[in-house]
Amino acid sequence: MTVKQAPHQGHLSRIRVGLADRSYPIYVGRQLFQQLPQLLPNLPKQLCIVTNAVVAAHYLANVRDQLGPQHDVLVHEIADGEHAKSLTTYGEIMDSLIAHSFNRDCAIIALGGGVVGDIAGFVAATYQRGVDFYQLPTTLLAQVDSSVGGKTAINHPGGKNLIGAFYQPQSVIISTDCLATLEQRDYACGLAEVVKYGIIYDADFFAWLEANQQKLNARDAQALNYAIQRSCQIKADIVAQDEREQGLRALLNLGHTFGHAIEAEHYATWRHGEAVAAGTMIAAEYMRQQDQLSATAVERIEVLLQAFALPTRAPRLSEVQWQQRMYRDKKVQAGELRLVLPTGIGAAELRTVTDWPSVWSAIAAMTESSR
Ligand SMILES: NC(=O)c1ccc[n+]([C@@H]2O[C@H](COP(=O)([O-])OP(=O)(O)OC[C@H]3O[C@@H](n4cnc5c(N)ncnc54)[C@H](O)[C@@H]3O)[C@@H](O)[C@H]2O)c1
Ligand SMILES: O=C(O)C(=O)C[C@@H](O)[C@H](O)[C@H](O)COP(=O)(O)O
Ligand SMILES: [Zn+2]
Repeated sequence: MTVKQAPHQGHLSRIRVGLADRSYPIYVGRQLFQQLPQLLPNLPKQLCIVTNAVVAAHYLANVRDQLGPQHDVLVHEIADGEHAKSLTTYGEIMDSLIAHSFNRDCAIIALGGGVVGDIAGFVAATYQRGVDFYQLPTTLLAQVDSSVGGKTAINHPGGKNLIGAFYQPQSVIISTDCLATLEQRDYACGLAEVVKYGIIYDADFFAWLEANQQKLNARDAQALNYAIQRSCQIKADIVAQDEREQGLRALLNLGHTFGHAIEAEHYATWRHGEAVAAGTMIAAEYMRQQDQLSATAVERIEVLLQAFALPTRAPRLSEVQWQQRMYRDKKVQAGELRLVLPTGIGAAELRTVTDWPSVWSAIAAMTESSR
């Protein structure tokens, strides 16, 4: 990681996602939207900013000002919330680009959380077979996870992220001061994905999170900056080794086979990070029941998630609902479930699981009001 000094604005860190001719930088620092002209010097004339009203109210004017009058800027605001990550919204953005005669040398800028980033990225991947794409993530979850790595997607009534593409951005600009306006519940969702990195990849980071939970809950700038940088570095390392999820990258899906089932049944009430937290507990409990993860490790995971005010129990779904949702997961191969399972703190494996009753037993143990 190279660290450069940016005058008057503290440190600017640069993390590289190494993907040959598709490599790109992730910049992390404060007040980075003020530095857009320096960080993004080669933007084309036509720019489409995809955002939503909540984010626009806080950050759009500044971003537009910084881009300057030399660009034709089209702003497309989508509705707020997971339901906006839909084919309908995707079609509306496409209609807008076409109506405004956007050419193949335009660029799409995602200004918002994971919902905005995922749909804007899928638009960029598919408009005129692919146009440049920049990520300006404004939630913690987007800053530590969704803006990095090139998974773009929209949901289908049949399940989460079922339509999408791997499509890398040109760069990611993480302005950490955006987190000051984020609601507590959304902030906690980001911490769920941060905890994930500790569980799957980095025991020392997990221990650091345990030791710094109060600072993180208080949004201490230094602690947050480290948590964001470490998370992005881990994701960049993994993506650089396995961009299209042939193996290692699947570990980033810890808790997601369960979590996506919860979300798809309860979009209105469960957020992604919350569902991932509850799903992570099911994966951990499954391994405990198999005698492949200690009760102490399960407890450490639960205590940390709870310290970040995240749910550790799943809502009640029927066994059929669980099965139908989980068998639509993109990791399913030849009709068989593949789950990311923690083997310790700092290590996880992708395993084919054929014994549904054992999976059901873990789900039952980790469902609300079951203890
Ligand atoms: N592509 C990936 O690799 C990846 C990784 C993880 C999650 N995801 C996806 O990301 C989505 C969840 O992302 P999310 O948690 O950011 O949710 P989100 O995009 O819905 O944002 C959460 C809420 O915060 C608001 N918001 C955004 N920035 C704000 C700010 N700075 N201040 C105040 N409010 C702000 C939004 O308007 C929204 O109401 C899910 O669809 C999930 O599937 C994708
Ligand atoms: O980047 C990845 O790879 C991930 O799996 C990150 C996840 O946190 C994220 O939620 C992702 O969108 C899930 O991907 P999916 O392939 O299960 O839809
Ligand atoms: Zn996720």
